[in-house]
Amino acid sequence: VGRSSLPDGALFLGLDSSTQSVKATVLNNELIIVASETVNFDSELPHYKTEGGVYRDPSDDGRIFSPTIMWVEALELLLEKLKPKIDFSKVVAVSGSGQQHGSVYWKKGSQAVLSSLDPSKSLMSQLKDAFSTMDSPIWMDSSTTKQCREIENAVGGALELSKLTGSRAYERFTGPQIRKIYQAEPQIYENTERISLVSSFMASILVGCYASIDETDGAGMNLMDINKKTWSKTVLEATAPVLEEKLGNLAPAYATAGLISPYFVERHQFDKNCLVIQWSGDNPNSLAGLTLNTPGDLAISLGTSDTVFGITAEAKPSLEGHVFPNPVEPDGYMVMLCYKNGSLTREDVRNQCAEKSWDVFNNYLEKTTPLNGGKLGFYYKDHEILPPLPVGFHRYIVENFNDASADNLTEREVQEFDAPSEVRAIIEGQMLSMRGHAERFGMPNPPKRIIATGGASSNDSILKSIAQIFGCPVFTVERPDSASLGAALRAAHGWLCNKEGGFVPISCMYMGNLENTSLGAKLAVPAPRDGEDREFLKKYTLLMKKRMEI
Ligand SMILES: O=C(CO)[C@@H](O)[C@H](O)CF
Repeated sequence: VGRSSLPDGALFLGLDSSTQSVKATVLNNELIIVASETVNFDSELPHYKTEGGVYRDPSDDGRIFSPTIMWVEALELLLEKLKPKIDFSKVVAVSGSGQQHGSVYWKKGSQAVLSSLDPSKSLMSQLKDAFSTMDSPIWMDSSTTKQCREIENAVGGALELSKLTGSRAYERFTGPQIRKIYQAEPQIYENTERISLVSSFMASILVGCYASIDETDGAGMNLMDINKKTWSKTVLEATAPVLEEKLGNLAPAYATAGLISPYFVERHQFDKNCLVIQWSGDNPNSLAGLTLNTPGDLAISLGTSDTVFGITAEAKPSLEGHVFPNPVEPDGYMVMLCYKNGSLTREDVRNQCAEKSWDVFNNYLEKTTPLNGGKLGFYYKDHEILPPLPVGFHRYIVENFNDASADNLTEREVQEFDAPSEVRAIIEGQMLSMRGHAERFGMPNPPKRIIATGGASSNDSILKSIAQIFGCPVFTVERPDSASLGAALRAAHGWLCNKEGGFVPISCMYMGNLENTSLGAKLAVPAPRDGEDREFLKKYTLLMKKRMEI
């Protein structure tokens, strides 16, 4: 099966409903990007008054959520902005990416509303009363520690839960979030007929009925058996009663969720035969968009969250990191680490130390030297996931660098660094954490190559640090938003699987010559050369070992 099997003139639409925006990427049958569009929640939907697309609840420590209806309004605005750029009737398949772990609570009776939407009215006006709570908890929430411990204890401990579901319990995972709602707001739980992830929520709107949760994003809930890819009855019972009927069935990420609903045919002129392919999480879509298919590759996504992920043939869950089914390889798995303090925390340091300017930030990065004279910083604007540490800025000066062993390094906490050192400290601190945790999680060490994506992957100064710290070449792709690109690629893949009547390897679509598509990764920073760069790498290794002890 070659790329020619994607029909001439066909378009594939990928949508990404993320923390700060919704985005669209459109591929043609040659897998070239022909259009893209974005709606930023804060600036284009200011009436919601979100900050970074979210609300932080001052009365409930760590509670972070978003208004569900804002995502609906943003989807409509995105389609209106995209309409002049492409002919929607040529879209043969659409798929999507949703921020992982976030959840939507459909009120009883909403299936009927969803299946009879009036094309003369807006989605927002018809769905504004469809939810049993207007607040969707999202991945940044850290208010469910109590529920995490209860679920872990009920199944025999953190490692047991990880072996069963692919991860120990995490505050942001949907299972603990559901348990908190069941305990704290039982009337909401009782009045909920379907719980969707952000991914399956958006798919449901497009197909006009409740779409399944896909097996990859479903693994981000602490509810799915990672080996059987079915709901784990043990964990469901430990989470909340009658939960399975509220979740519906799971489906593979490459499966067809359904035909696009008549609402979109009549209101937006989609073709009535347009397929909606299962949506999945943002990081799984990025994995697809980066065409990660070599075990030695490592991806680093520098977005609102920072994530490190790769592929593996077998699931080896542990007490850190996550294992998900691979969204484009049914027998494979995806391994991932996630950091909450990503772009918003880098922006914080930029605003405090670099005159709110990326030019000044990058200038400081360029004029300070690798290893930062031993000045090491860890900046937690929000409660960090990895390691699980509270809000705070921690600065150390590490000495005895000339000694060859990490255990001879001594560190002492200091109050503050000068501005240029602060800038280098946050970048080196984030990247050293990623390298240290990646090695501890059994990811490639060193990676054959790193493919960087996400907003900050357009920053060459940051990419240079990544190459120096990981000791390998760094590649980037044509566009930094690999999640919506991956969703468009998965739309094409799902269309092909549907046509062939079963799973078809995604690589069939590009037949190995990625360079002629928008998906090919290009070298941005070569691996450290010998001499000084290698010296830095050795000392970064010492610093990283020290970092992992702190
Ligand atoms: O929590 C995460 C992954 O586990 C984040 O990367 C979210 O998916 C960001 F939307």
